[in-house]
Amino acid sequence: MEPPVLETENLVKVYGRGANRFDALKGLTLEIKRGESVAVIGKSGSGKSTLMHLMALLDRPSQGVVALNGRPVSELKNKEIHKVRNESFGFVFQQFFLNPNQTVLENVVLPLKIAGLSKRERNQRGMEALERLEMADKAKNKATDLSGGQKQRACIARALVTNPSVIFADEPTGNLDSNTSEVVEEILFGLQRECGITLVVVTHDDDLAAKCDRRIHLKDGEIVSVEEGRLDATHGEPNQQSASSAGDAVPAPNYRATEPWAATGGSTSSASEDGPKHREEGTR
Ligand SMILES: Nc1ncnc2c1ncn2[C@@H]1O[C@H](COP(=O)(O)OP(=O)(O)OP(=O)(O)O)[C@@H](O)[C@H]1O
Repeated sequence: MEPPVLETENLVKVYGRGANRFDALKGLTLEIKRGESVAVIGKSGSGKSTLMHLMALLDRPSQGVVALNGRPVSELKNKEIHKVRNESFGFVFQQFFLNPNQTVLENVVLPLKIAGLSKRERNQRGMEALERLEMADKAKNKATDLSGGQKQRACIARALVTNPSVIFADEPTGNLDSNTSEVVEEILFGLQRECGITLVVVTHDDDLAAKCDRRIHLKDGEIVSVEEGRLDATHGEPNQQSASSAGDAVPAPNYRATEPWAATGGSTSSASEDGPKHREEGTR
């Protein structure tokens, strides 16, 4: 049987030390099958982004295992980790993380530049991705000269350009109005359906979570329930595996996601502490 595309075993993440110690994840074990869509839900501070960063190899666990296609990531050398992250994963963030000084096409082809492809090949593949997102006419625009929805489509094009097996989306519709959110959701689920891309979505948005094949509910760094089945009208009732009510949230600190291509060099361990290199405002 095919191993899960991603799995974690007893995943622990501790931030800080001594009096500042915070146990963000307290031993999470889960599997994500190839081609499924999974929402990671829970209140602010419950550990959603931390879990996503560990699964996306943007950060390292304090304890426990992350395995990719059945192979523990701890067996991979740093160079291989960077390669896997750049070529097998696509990232879509609420804050877009587009470089405002570059054109849309330049932003989209960045993962291919990191992978060392020639300019000709990068631009060809970048244009193909933009065409798929109906954004080809914006290729030469500066990334700032786009609406919120167009920015997110450019980000999805960038996430797609390496033909990833998994797309990680952290609040992908968080900066978008409801109509634009629907368009972006349709694009993401279309990629899952049509290209078999595994979708891992961190979200507070119940509607978006309901459209996923599975919802993993975190509370205070632990899994409190896993709900199977899409909840939208076309699909049947969910199958609640285990449940408990979510209590008060731990307040989130001043913690921000880092775009993956900023985590270069030999280590992924400080990815969640460094600010992104190119940041731009979330909305226009
Ligand atoms: N770099 C860090 N240093 C110290 N504590 C951190 C760090 N990053 C996260 N935490 C803590 O870990 C907990 C989980 O944070 P995380 O960002 O994963 O939560 P979240 O569920 O994604 O929250 P939100 O929905 O607000 O984005 C938070 O309570 C936060 O205080």
